[in-house]
Order: sequence, then structure tokens, then C-alpha cells
Amino acid sequence: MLGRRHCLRLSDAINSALLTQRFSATSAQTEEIRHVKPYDEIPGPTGLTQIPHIGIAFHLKPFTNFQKYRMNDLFASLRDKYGPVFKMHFNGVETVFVCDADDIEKVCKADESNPYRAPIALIETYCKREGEPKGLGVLNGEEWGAMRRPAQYNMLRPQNVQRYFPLVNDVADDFIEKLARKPYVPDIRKELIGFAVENAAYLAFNRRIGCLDFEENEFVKQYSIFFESIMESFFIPPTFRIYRSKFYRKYKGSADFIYRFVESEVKKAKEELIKAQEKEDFDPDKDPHLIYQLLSDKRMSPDSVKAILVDIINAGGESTASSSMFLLHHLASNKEVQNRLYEEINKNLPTDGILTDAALKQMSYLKACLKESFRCVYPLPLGTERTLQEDIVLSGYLIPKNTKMGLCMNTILAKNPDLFTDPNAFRPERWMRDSLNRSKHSFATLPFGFGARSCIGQRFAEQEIHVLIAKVKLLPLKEK
Ligand code: HEM
Repeated sequence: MLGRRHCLRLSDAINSALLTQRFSATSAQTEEIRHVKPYDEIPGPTGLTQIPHIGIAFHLKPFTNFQKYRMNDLFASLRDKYGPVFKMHFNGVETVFVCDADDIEKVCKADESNPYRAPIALIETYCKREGEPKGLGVLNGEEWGAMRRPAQYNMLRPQNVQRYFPLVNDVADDFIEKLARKPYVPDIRKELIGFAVENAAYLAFNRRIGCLDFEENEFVKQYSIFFESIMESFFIPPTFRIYRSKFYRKYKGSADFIYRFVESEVKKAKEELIKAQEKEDFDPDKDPHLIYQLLSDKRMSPDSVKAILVDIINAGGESTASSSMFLLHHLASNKEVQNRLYEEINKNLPTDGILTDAALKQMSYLKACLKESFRCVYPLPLGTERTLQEDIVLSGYLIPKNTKMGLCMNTILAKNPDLFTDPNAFRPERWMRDSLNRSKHSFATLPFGFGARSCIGQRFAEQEIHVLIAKVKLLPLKEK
């Protein structure tokens, strides 16, 4: 029997291309449409690697030198072999990987108001099975929009983020003090996860939860199991969907801990809020208290507040920790950059040496360093993806609607010599205003994604990393 995709004829392709891209049929475009190639002609690996769920293992160690936490290396080698659009089985679904900046722009702009991203299967299974509310990482369509709009109003408004500056400052001070007490730091990643989870929890619950107080913290431990299981779930057969496998039970233990913790915080905050409202002592736009703002928003139920707070913990920990770690690494390995940054920080710090939000705003080189660090090593090894509700033509191939697409801007394009001069060098200067070496395409790197579905924690993450680096204030390196 022929599959759905085999049934698509070229005339369908042309019609859909005309419809979706609204070609106004210039002769060049008519020529392009005439040459649209069918989906089946998209190249990609074949053989054992294409067995759903299991095949991915044959792409990785010990069968090859590629590692699952450095998927960008594998994607780059497949792009070199097959071209800017290739397809392969990944996470159980045939996925088209898109590695051309114009194509990525087309995809991102196609379903701009209602972008669809496939739900993370492990979280979705847990929520359905255990009766927990689904968050932004799982929802799509109307349900996603209904949660995203109020959350975004409270999380992306610059004045709201700014109010968190003193709190982020406190966490950074405690973190630096903790590191300074140690004779040496054997595992900076582990330390940074504690820092990032403390920040995410401070944002989510409006209080410190003590991730930096002890060497082993239960919340950080459970968070690490929770996050690592989600990462692992992309590479294993999803038996957890069918029954409560050992893998599922381990994830469930950590998820139960986090959902219960969040539930009790929401309950407490609701009671406090009622009391504060009775005393007319509450102004949602005054103090930094995201949880109260969300609970007092009529569009949000306590369950949707719970879901969004779990999202904050989940998405705000590892990503920010890894980004900080890679930035510290790049600074440590680039003496001139480190010295220039040191000068900028010193020049802008007030005379009492205490970092302020106004001083941070002046540190444009610091911001350029973070952008360049994202370009050199992107912290999320899988990047992001989209599934369009309409057909689209990419690099001459018809991609039918409902095809999952991996967008490789951060994982591959960010290193493209056609888009970045000297792409392997760490050069924050390229991101400074008026630099001639800026990216030649605005879709070449998008560390926080694009459009309506972009990262809702972007401003918090940037503030957290900028404050940390400005406070660490690495000493200038001398010539050896
Ligand atoms: C440097 C750190 C971070 C990076 C690189 C990052 C990156 C991303 C990316 C690429 C996406 C997908 C965007 C898309 O599909 O277009 C995303 C989504 C998301 N991020 Fe972040 N993120 C970071 C930190 C945070 C923080 C601190 C929070 C919470 C405070 C957060 C919360 C979220 C949420 C809830 C989503 C899902 C949004 C939706 O689907 O509507 N992220 N992030």
C-alpha cells in the first residue's frame, strides 16, 4: 500500500506551494514551483539507523564517534553529506532537519500566530497518567495560547523582569561566596545547576529554597533526575507510554516531588493572596511576586499556575546553568576578551562597587559575550522544532503539513563561514553595534527561538547570567 506521502503528486505540490506561500507568480517563482521535488526525494541516512526508536543508537557511540549530548556534530556531518535539508528517524518520528537560514525563516514565519511544537512525550505521558496539568512544553493550539498569553504578560514585560534584579543579585552573591569558601571546585556544572535552580525557584515561588545552603539539596537532586530523564527519553524506545517501566518510575519519583512541591507553594500563595487582598494590601504591579500576579490573573486557574511554575523550574535550570558554564569557559580561554570585559565592568560599576541594574544596562560587551557564547556552543543539544499545519517548500522539496522539522540554526548555522566571518573564533565584537562582522542572516542564530513560541524566560535567563558574570568579575590575565 502506498503511504500518504507517496500519494502526493507534483500538481498537489504546486497547488499547495501556491496556496501556502501566496506566490504572486513572477516568472522566477513559477520556475521554482515547476521544479518542486517530492518529499520522498529528500535525502537522508538509510539502513539500520532508520529503525524507529532504536535506529538512533547506530548513529552514536560505540557504533560511531558521535555522542548523544553533542548531537550538533552528528547533524553537521549529515548536513555535509546530504545537503541543507535531510530526513531521518529521530525520537520515533521521521523528522526533516532544516539547515538553511532562508528555509528556517520561512518555517518560523509560516504559522507565526499559532506555532505547533510536538509535545515532550515523557511529560505528556506523566501528566495524562497521573492527572497533572500540562504546561507550555506539552500544550498546543488554543490551550497553549490560553496559558501563554497571561504568563507572557507577566514574564516578558521588561519592568517585571527588572524588579527581580535585587533578588538575582542576592542569589549571585551567595553563589560566589559559596564558591569562594571552597579550596577548589571539582564540578562547576553541578554548582551552576544549584545556582540556576535557586534562581528559577525564587522566580517561581517568591522565596529562597536553599539550593546553595548545603552540598546536597533534595530539590536540586530531584530536579537533576527529572531533567536528565527528559533528555534521555529522546533516545530510548518509549515503552513508558505503554506501561510504568523502570525508567518511567524513576522519572515519576522526581516529577511527583516537583509537582507536589509546586502544589504546596501555590496553595500557600493563594491563602496569602486572599489575606493581602482582604487587607487591600496587594498591587500586582508593585513588588516582584510572579506567583501572586499569575494567581490574581482571572485567565489563570490554580492548575495552570501550577503547570507554568513547573515549566519555569524545568526549563529554567539546566539551560541557564549550561549557558553560564560555557560562557565562563569561553572567557577563561580568551584572555583579551576577558580583559576587555573586566575593564567594562570596572568602568561601569558605581564607586561603592555595588552592581546596579543601571550599571548592568551599560555593559554592552558583556551582552555581546553571552551572544557569542551561544553561537559557539549552544546549550540545548537538540535545538528546537516546528510542525506546520500547511505544506511548505524548502530548498526545492515539498514538505507536507504535519511533518516534524528540526531547526538547526543554533546547532549548525551558527558555525557557517558564509554567515559568520571566522566562525570558530570567539569574537564578541561581532555582536557590538556597527560591527561589520555581525551575522549576515537574522535567522542564523536564535538562541531563544522565534516568535510567539519563543522562550518565555529569555529576559530572566539573560539577567541571571549577566549579573553572575558581572559579579564574578574575572581578574585580568597577564601575558605569560
Ligand atoms: C539560557 C537559558 C535558556 C535558553 C537558551 C532557552 C531556550 C529556549 C528555547 C530555544 C525554547 C523554544 C523556543 C521555540 O520553540 O521557538 C524555549 C522555550 C521555553 N523556555 Fe527557555 N531557555 C532558557 C531559559 C529559560 C528560563 C530561565 C525559563 C523560565 C524562567 C524558560 C522557560 C521556557 C518555557 C516555559 C518555554 C516554552 C515556551 C512555549 O512553548 O510557549 N527558559 N527556551
